[in-house]
Amino acid sequence: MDYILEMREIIKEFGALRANDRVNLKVKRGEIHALLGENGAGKTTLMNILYGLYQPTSGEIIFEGRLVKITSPREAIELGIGMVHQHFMLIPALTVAENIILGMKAGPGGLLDLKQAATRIKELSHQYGLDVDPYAKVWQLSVGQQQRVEIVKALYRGARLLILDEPTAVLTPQEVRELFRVLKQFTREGHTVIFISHKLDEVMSLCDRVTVLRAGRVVGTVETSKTSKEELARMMVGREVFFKVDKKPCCPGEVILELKGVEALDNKGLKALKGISFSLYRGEILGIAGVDGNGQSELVEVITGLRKAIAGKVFLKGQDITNLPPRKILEQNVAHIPEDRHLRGLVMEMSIKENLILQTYYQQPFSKGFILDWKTIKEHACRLIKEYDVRALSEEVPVKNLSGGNQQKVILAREVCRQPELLIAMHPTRGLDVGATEYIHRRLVEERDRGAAVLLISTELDEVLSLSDRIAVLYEGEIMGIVPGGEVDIEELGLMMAGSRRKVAC
Ligand SMILES: Nc1ncnc2c1ncn2[C@@H]1O[C@H](COP(=O)(O)OP(=O)(O)OP(=O)(O)O)[C@@H](O)[C@H]1O
Repeated sequence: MDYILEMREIIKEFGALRANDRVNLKVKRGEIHALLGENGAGKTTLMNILYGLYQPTSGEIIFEGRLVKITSPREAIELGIGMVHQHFMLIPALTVAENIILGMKAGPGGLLDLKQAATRIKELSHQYGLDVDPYAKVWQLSVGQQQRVEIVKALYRGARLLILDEPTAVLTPQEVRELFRVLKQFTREGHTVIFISHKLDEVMSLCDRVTVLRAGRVVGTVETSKTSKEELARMMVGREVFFKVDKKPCCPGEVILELKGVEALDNKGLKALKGISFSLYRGEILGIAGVDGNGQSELVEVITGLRKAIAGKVFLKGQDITNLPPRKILEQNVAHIPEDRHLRGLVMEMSIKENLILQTYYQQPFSKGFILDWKTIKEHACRLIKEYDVRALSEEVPVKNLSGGNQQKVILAREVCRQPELLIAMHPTRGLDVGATEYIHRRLVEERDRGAAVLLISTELDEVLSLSDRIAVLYEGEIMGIVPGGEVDIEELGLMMAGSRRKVAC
């Protein structure tokens, strides 16, 4: 059997925590090999070892039949290993070509030839049908385009094994199809892909084999043609996972949030919201569906005071809150799970216990006058860590050391423990494993049943369909229609997401 890669008995310890525990991974040349596991199972750590970002505590790597020691990404690239990270590593102010050749060895005369690089980038883009302009500035590119740049960068450096860490979490469905086409072409040419994902449908349709990790250990390696989504979920989590949320019919109360003709501009000064009107009731989940970039971010920012509305009004329990400062809005019992947990959700350098009081540190019982009551703050953190099953060694751990799923649980715990009347949840399960997703879905429904009004913004159609009592579809800054959640016609929803308007709203 022709294996391009063997990782043998890999152990990686971070202090007392063993992130990889005697991991054995064998990857065949020419296959797409999925790496699955709960949040914090050790997938990224293992791949960071292969890419030379971390040194294993012990263990061996055999690449293309040779025992190798990879002490830096430069060495990994020289061996023919490329990696596209969850968070891209591009410099926004530089062009695509500049980013691609950054850090490469200069040619004769000590210069990097940008023109030659641009020609090669165009050749590669053409070969793989990837639309990449070498002269575009990276900050002007969409997330999907930036990912294409990362892939071209790896191809440009001659990658024969490409590692992709959750590449589809931020892509539109069309971009996902495009990415899969590129990866299949790459493997048809005899190259190999390691694909980290939490989306079991994608793994089943794209990958040849799957290795499942749990708590740092390999549970097993299986062929996708001989397994099922349910079996993979069971291997990952160690128990049955329910993909459908069990929920009672909703009993809506009074209007909690009302938008009337709201308009707002995006960061480029173009109109992103064009007369948005809807009401959200106590005890219901209103889902906002739509392809990313159709005004979802601006909508949430206007409601939470992070962006100015240039027309229209936002009412909270009948009170005008349009353009109030964010803190004034949050103090009115509004909770917000933001779309970008690193930028807006958490302060990465701070500990879990500090992140859990970001909104409330100046209030009782955490603050007495000007003094913080650290004993109460610690007790509060320990209680929430237990209740929300945040996997961490202690409340003192900086959140930057937590896995994505556990970071999201910290945000959820902080927002939900205040028992909000309005809970705005944007992409609440992005990047989360099936177990954590099931947990967060259940908590959102519990919040609804407790009497909160929940505004759920998600590009995952399955998530919107299974949780929402009503669904509003956003397209180019306008609401195309609002439909009841239970009896939704997927066909009709798809048409609305592509810009066709519904005649009767509910
Ligand atoms: N630099 C670090 N210092 C300390 N602990 C770390 C560090 N990097 C990772 N960890 C810990 O190692 C464990 C494995 O993390 P890792 O990011 O590899 O998980 P993962 O399977 O990729 O999770 P996710 O699906 O959430 O991305 C986690 O408990 C994490 O908190």
